[in-house]
Amino acid sequence: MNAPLLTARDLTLRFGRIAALDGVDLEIHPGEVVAIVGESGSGKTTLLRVLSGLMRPDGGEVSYLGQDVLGMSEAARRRLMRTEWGFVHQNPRDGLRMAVSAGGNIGERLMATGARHYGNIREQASHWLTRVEIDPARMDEVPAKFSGGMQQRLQIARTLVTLPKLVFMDEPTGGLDVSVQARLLDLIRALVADLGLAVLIVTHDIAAARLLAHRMLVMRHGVVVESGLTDRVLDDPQHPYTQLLVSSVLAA
Ligand SMILES: Nc1ncnc2c1ncn2[C@@H]1O[C@H](COP(=O)(O)OP(=O)(O)OP(=O)(O)O)[C@@H](O)[C@H]1O
Repeated sequence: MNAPLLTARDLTLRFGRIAALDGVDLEIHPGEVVAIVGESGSGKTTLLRVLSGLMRPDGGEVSYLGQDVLGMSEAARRRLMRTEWGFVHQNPRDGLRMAVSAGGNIGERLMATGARHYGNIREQASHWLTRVEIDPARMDEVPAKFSGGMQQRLQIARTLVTLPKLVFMDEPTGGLDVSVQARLLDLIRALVADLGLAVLIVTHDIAAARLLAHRMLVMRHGVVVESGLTDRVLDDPQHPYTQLLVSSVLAA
């Protein structure tokens, strides 16, 4: 197997008496989709924020292709986030500029990687709008006019236009209607497979993890209680907490 893209070792982070991360280890390889699941408050979002350098842990190491993420300057981390990394937020407002047109949202990220030719940028924006099933005729509209599902698809287009190697996704289908969620999950699955992206996805939704992820990490109270291939974890859960999580979904 290829060398890992991102490696984390023994991450710890406390908020007062709460251990949000307690000795977390993780690896993700090129082209691999890894889901982080667990109940509310188990530390999933904190883990994603620490791995992407948005938050400093109390202890541990994070390395991206041999570079020390925690020791990196803010400028270097931002550069990575504009190019080789992407972050899809649960709330599209956190990942889009709401007062900038849909095309501008995509074009802006391309320009951050050096694109300058207006015609090419518009062409790419149009191509990416089509890929996320938004009519390119709406390129000059601001995202505030779009539905929640469209805003999320636009956020995905904006993130993927630079062809990142690693995408962090924090509950990308959270807050959407069930039918909209299903369509978005299908779209994410197709894009991820097409582009060969590595994705670390935080989700409450076990069905979404089953659909998208090669591997799963199950978190509880800041600890990874179980990890393994998605089908193995879901079909033959070993830890009592995973068994409870899986049976509660089956009972629903
Ligand atoms: N900035 C903060 N200050 C204090 N406590 C925090 C902070 N951020 C997170 N926590 C606490 O750390 C723990 C882990 O939170 P985190 O948001 O990572 O969990 P989560 O699994 O992502 O939950 P959810 O699914 O509800 O988003 C929780 O107990 C939370 O209350």
